[in-house]
Amino acid sequence: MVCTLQILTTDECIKEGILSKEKLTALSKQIIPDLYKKSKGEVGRIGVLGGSDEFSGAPYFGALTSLRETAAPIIKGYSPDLIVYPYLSKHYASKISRILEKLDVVVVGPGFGREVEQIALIQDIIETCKSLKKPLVVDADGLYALSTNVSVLLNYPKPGAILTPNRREAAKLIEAINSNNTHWYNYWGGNVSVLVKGYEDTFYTSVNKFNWSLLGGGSDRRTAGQGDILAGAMGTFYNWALKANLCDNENSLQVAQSVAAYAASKFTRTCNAHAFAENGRNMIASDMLHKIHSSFEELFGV
Ligand SMILES: NC(=O)C1=CN([C@@H]2O[C@H](COP(=O)(O)OP(=O)(O)OC[C@H]3O[C@@H](n4cnc5c(N)ncnc54)[C@H](OP(=O)(O)O)[C@@H]3O)[C@@H](O)[C@H]2O)[C@@H](O)CC1
Ligand SMILES: Nc1ncnc2c1ncn2[C@@H]1O[C@H](COP(=O)(O)OP(=O)(O)OP(=O)(O)O)[C@@H](O)[C@H]1O
Repeated sequence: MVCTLQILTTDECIKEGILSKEKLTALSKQIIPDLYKKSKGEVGRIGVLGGSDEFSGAPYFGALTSLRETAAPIIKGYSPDLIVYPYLSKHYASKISRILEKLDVVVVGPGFGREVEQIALIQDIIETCKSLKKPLVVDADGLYALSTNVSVLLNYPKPGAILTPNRREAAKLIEAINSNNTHWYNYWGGNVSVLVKGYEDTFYTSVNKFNWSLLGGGSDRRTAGQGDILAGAMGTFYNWALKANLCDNENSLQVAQSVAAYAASKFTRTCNAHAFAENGRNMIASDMLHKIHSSFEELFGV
């Protein structure tokens, strides 16, 4: 099916409350690219940088690509469809850099680890993404590394970054930036947005009228790994939202981030609801992966 993009006018974008839930739902559908006559890689190359001996599941849930020396064969063993680079060490800095250059969006953190060397490597990766102007999603151990050196993300350039902390990670970040300000999420500049996950998902951007909160649609079952699924989905929707050129004014980046985060949040919750309906308390994150198709169809119709 071919999607026609509706380009919002500047007036529409700056209108108060333009991103109502209805508008966000409509825009989420608009960013989905059609698959017609595409070659592999044309709808996006998302790299998930993470994985360690302990946490090999996280990058698997997160997405397609992982970079980690010893965990790589294990992660590869989960699925032959994954492209897994075993280079997650400072020793391979130039290889990592070359891979980053090729990606449309970088997701850093799931299962990466919190040892001193791993934290330093995450910070290097963020610096490299900054200089390459890569759209960036920071999750899990990426957020931990960020909380040990919050300045590394300061003034991140367009096309920006999205942080995806759970409640505890958000509290740690707020403590680290030592902020009593309710607008703590503006600390890193206008191109960095934050999705705080939990019973209620809340999205914060520098353009406050594009903020939103989302309740419901999931289940009460909280299974380890569903945050990783959200991070991978965020990478994909972020790429699509940026490419869709939803509006062409000074707020276009924040609109794209808001729509991408909304799509990722709705999508993760819908996968959760479908998996819970089938598995109840026995549900695990892998069950959610089996519900990607039905959830995608329900939300985006393609
Ligand atoms: N299958 C796999 O491979 C999976 C692997 N996973 C991987 O596991 C790793 C850990 O990720 P998680 O999401 O488990 O971190 P979570 O415990 O939320 O801590 C976040 C922050 O909150 C803090 N903190 C913790 N407890 C607290 C408390 N009671 N009260 C206050 N603070 C508290 C805690 O700080 P700390 O106490 O450790 O200093 C931490 O900074 C990560 O690599 C992830 O990707 C997962 O993705 C799941 C599936
Ligand atoms: N109590 C809840 N009820 C419904 N949905 C929830 C609840 N808590 C989290 N979610 C949903 O689960 C997804 C992941 O959020 P979560 O807080 O579990 O992340 P996380 O702790 O980083 O996950 P992970 O275990 O993968 O590290 C989000 O889409 C969020 O909306």
